[in-house]
Amino acid sequence: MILGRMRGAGIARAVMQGPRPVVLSGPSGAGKSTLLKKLLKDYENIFGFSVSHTTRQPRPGEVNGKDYHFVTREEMQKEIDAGEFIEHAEFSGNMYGTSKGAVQAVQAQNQICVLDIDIQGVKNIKKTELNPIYISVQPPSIEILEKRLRDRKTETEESLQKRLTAARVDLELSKEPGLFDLVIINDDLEKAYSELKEVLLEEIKKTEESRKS
Ligand SMILES: Nc1ncnc2c1ncn2[C@@H]1O[C@H](COP(=O)(O)OP(=O)(O)OP(=O)(O)O)[C@@H](O)[C@H]1O
Ligand SMILES: Nc1nc2c(ncn2[C@@H]2O[C@H](COP(=O)(O)O)[C@@H](O)[C@H]2O)c(=O)[nH]1
Repeated sequence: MILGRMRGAGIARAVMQGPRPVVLSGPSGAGKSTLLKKLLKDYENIFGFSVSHTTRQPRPGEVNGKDYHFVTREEMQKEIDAGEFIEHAEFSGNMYGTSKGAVQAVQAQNQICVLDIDIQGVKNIKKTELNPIYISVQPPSIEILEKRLRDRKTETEESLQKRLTAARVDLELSKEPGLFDLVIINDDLEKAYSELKEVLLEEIKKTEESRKS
């Protein structure tokens, strides 16, 4: 993994409005998107997804502008240089990043903004004033993670190995005390989802209340 670069704190200040955002991180294949999709379906108007930019190719079924903004490396670098990103990182041979616009679009709807980012993104967001709730979603074991990634059928053998290497680093770095507010071991999906909802309950209630006033 090549270290990502953070944008200045002033940029994050510009996106600090509305309810407290949520960061979902954890190894590729741990189940972040699966949990996130359930959350967005059950609380349609409460949560909004921060649509990241990436230079990787879309997977079958992924929609540009909904799952990701799929861009070229040149396009993304240009926007990074223009100061349009809160954070960005290189992951498994591709660039990923959260634009100011992605977070602002969600916050403008007074929704809780959810970011699905890798651990480099977590470390870089920590240097800003976004102040999200940090959650790490982790697999029960590396063996189960590998099986899930293989069964998902989205990776070549090469990209799968890169993701497993990144996963080992992620699981090590995640042990840093205080890095995450909550670690969810995603063994049983319903149990993991309950834990996720529980930690977000206060923010959900606050957002619902603010809608009434
Ligand atoms: N608790 C679970 N038990 C069994 N399979 C699961 C569980 N949670 C997720 N999966 C499956 O594991 C695979 C990986 O999940 P998912 O795509 O949500 O991971 P991810 O963390 O979002 O990965 P990435 O970071 O690569 O986007 C998917 O095929 C999903 O259906
Ligand atoms: N630092 C960032 N990481 C991101 C962002 N968007 C997604 N990701 C992470 O990348 C990997 C791989 O995702 P995939 O969709 O190719 O499987 C995964 O860990 C995501 O959390 C981002 O904007 N910044």
